[in-house]
Parts: sequence; structure tokens; C-alpha cells
Amino acid sequence: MSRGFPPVDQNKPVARGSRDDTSPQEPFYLLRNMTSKSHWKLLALALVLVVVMVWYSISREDRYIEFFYFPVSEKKEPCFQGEAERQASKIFGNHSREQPIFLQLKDYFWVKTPSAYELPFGTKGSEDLLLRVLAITSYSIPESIQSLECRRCVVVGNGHRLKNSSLGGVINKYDVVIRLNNAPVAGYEGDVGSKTTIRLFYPESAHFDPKIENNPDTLLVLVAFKAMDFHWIETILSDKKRVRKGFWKQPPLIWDVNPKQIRILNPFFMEIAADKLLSLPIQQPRKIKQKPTTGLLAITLALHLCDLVHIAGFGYPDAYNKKQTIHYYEQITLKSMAGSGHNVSQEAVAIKRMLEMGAVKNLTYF
Ligand SMILES: CC(=O)N[C@H]1[C@H]([C@H](O)[C@H](O)CO)O[C@](OP(=O)(O)OC[C@H]2O[C@@H](n3ccc(N)nc3=O)[C@H](O)[C@@H]2O)(C(=O)O)C[C@@H]1O
Ligand SMILES: CC(=O)N[C@@H]1[C@@H](O)[C@H](O[C@@H]2O[C@H](CO)[C@H](O)[C@H](O)[C@H]2O)[C@@H](CO)O[C@H]1O
Repeated sequence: MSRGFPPVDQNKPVARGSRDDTSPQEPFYLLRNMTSKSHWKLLALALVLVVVMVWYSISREDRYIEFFYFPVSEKKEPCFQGEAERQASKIFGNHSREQPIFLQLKDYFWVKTPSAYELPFGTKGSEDLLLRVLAITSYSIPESIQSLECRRCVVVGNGHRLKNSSLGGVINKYDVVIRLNNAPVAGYEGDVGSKTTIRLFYPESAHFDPKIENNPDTLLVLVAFKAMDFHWIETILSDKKRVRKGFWKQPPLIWDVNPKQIRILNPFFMEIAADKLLSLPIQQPRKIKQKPTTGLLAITLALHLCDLVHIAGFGYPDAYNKKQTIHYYEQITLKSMAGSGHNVSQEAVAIKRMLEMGAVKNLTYF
């Protein structure tokens, strides 16, 4: 018997096609032997691949590979005028486009339009304060946006998914870049870009040095949650006596901005984000506890201002990932959001829905 071949019972009946239907002398035996070896190799390779994928997805905050992501091309995406409007009408109804994006003095001066709700979903009870603020700020959409044939917008969330994304160049190519709160640009240009067309903020989230993190013509859009927020902007812009009480975090007392850059967001957008995206009750007990995040609000706004809406840096770690940092620029966890009145899992459902229907596209993963 030649070495290396297993013994074979010559008398044993062998069925055609069964495992034993070749003798060691046959070339097929060798082939199968090789095949089973390469089979194991393949299996080992697949195992290594799975381990690497799991490690990679965990290291990027998630427990599974995310799908709602589209590969970023260097070319500008084709833009179709009215496309976002068509999508928005499916989510928010047909009439939301008739609402002005920013509050206008004429609505509070000549024709006093009473709002049905108090802040943050309406302006009931804050009219006088607002009148003073609107008298010193502006409400127009800048000519640079107005004149665009098609408005390509990107909403940049503050999420950790932007870290090491190298998306800066891609983000800068959009006509309108919308940023949120005190999210920094300086030092993070490679990942988040340097252009800021619009920044949504409230007093507690205002960057202390707005000139560093914005462009000279950035629109600074105040999202008011309480009457004190109007009062704060008035004292800043008119250099009146500052009030320190009434904020959950000390806002800037000196804030070097041009009043022409300031806009006041129409609370209607907060209302429809709460109602149509999160199904939150609009009439909540006196102090509203539940509210959309500023990012979800910005997506809602973009769907009304733009023709094409892309998003980046959205998505929180799941609740088990207690140690995962949530921002691209600082080390804080989901714990910091306890008491904020946000339901991040409900928001994820709303964003997934918008991604699935093609109303928005994602530059990072979700
Ligand atoms: C402690 C606290 O109140 N944190 C809130 C902070 C904080 O006030 C500001 O950063 C200013 O310091 O602001 C919020 O949010 P924040 O400023 O963290 O993030 C802006 C928006 O980005 C989206 N985001 C962020 C992180 C992440 N991992 N995934 C995301 O999708 C969200 O849509 C988010 O709105 C806010 O205004 O919504 C919501 C946070 O709850
Ligand atoms: C009644 C009151 O001031 N509540 C504060 C919340 O508004 C605030 O949430 C924060 O309120 C902001 C508006 O001021 C934004 O909605 C932000 O997303 C949200 O996190 C939390 C922050 O930890 O502190 C409470 O005391």
C-alpha cells in the first residue's frame, strides 16, 4: 500500500456519487482532499472576516453593520428643484411650505397673529419681547441662498460618527451647510468642513466665541424654548443689563455678533417635528418635557428650505453602549442627555423612515 493514502475496503459496496466512490488512486481523491483543505481555509478566512467586521462595527459605536449610507462621490449630486418639497409634503402635509422659515416683524406688529401655543411650539405670551427682538434683527433669506437654482443642503449632526470621516471636503461642496449648537469647526475641518451657512442654537448652546466657529455671513438662527431666550438675545444685541437667572446653563454674557446675522426660527417647525416625526402631544403639561433634538429640527427646516437634503453625523450609540462618546469633539456619553426631554430611539425611527423613503440621504452611516 502506498504511503499517504487511507486504507480502502475493496469489498465494500460503494454507491455512485457517495463520499466513497473514488479510490485513493483516482485523481478525484486528491482533488477532494485539496478541496476540503481549501474549504477549511475559506471557512477560517470567513471567520476572521466576521470577527473583523464585528470589531469594526463595535469600534464605530454600533453593534451591527449599518446600511443606510450611500457612498460619497466627488461629483455634485444631481439636484431636482422641488424634490425635497415633494418629499416633505408626504411627511408634513401640503401646507407647511406656506410658513415663513424665520419670524417676521410684520406678523407681530401690523397684524398681530396670535399663536395658539406658548414656547417652544408657539409664541403665545412672548409677543412683546419678540417684537423688540424682531425690530433689531432680520428675517430675510440671504440672496446667496435665494438666487440658487437648486439648493443642495447638508445637515451636520454633532455625532461621533464624523470623527475620522474625512468628509470635510465633501461637506464644503454643498450650497448650504447647516450646523448645530456649539459644534466646533476649527481643528476639525478635515472631518466636518469649514463652511457654515446656517447654525441653529439656543442661549445655553451658543458658542462663547461665535467668530471662530462661523463664517462672517453665517446665519445664526435662534431656536427659542422659553421667553428668557428672547430676553437674552435682546440684552446681548441692545447691550442691556444681562440676566443670569432662568437658564439651565450660563449662556454668554458678551457675544460678538452682527445683529444682521441673527434670525428667529419659526416655532412652527418645532411643532411639526414634534407632531409629524415623533407623534408627541403638542399640548403638554405646563412645562413641556418632551421635544425634538435640534438636529431633527434642522432636518425638518432643511426639508422646507432646500431641494436636496443630505445628513451626516447623526445617530446615537445604543443604550448598552454606556461608555461610547456621543460627540465628534468631546468625550461625553448618553448619560449627559438624561433629563433633556429627548427620545433618541424614537428619533432614530423617524430618521430611518426619512432615509427609507428617500427624503434625505446619509453621508455617514445609520
Ligand atoms: C447636556 C445637554 O443638554 N445636551 C444637549 C445638547 C447641548 O445642549 C448642546 O450640545 C450645548 O452644549 O444639545 C442637543 O444636541 P447636541 O448638541 O449634542 O447635538 C446636536 C444634534 O446632533 C444630533 N446628534 C448628536 C450626537 C449624536 N451622537 N447623534 C446625533 O444624532 C442630534 O440630532 C442633536 O440634536 C440638542 O440641542 O439637540 C441635545 C443634548 O441633549
Ligand atoms: C426646565 C428646564 O430648564 N429644563 C432643562 C432642559 O431644557 C435641558 O435640556 C436641553 O434643553 C435645550 C433647550 O434649552 C435643548 O432642548 C436641548 O436639546 C436639551 O438637552 C436640560 C439639559 O440637561 O436641563 C434641564 O434642566
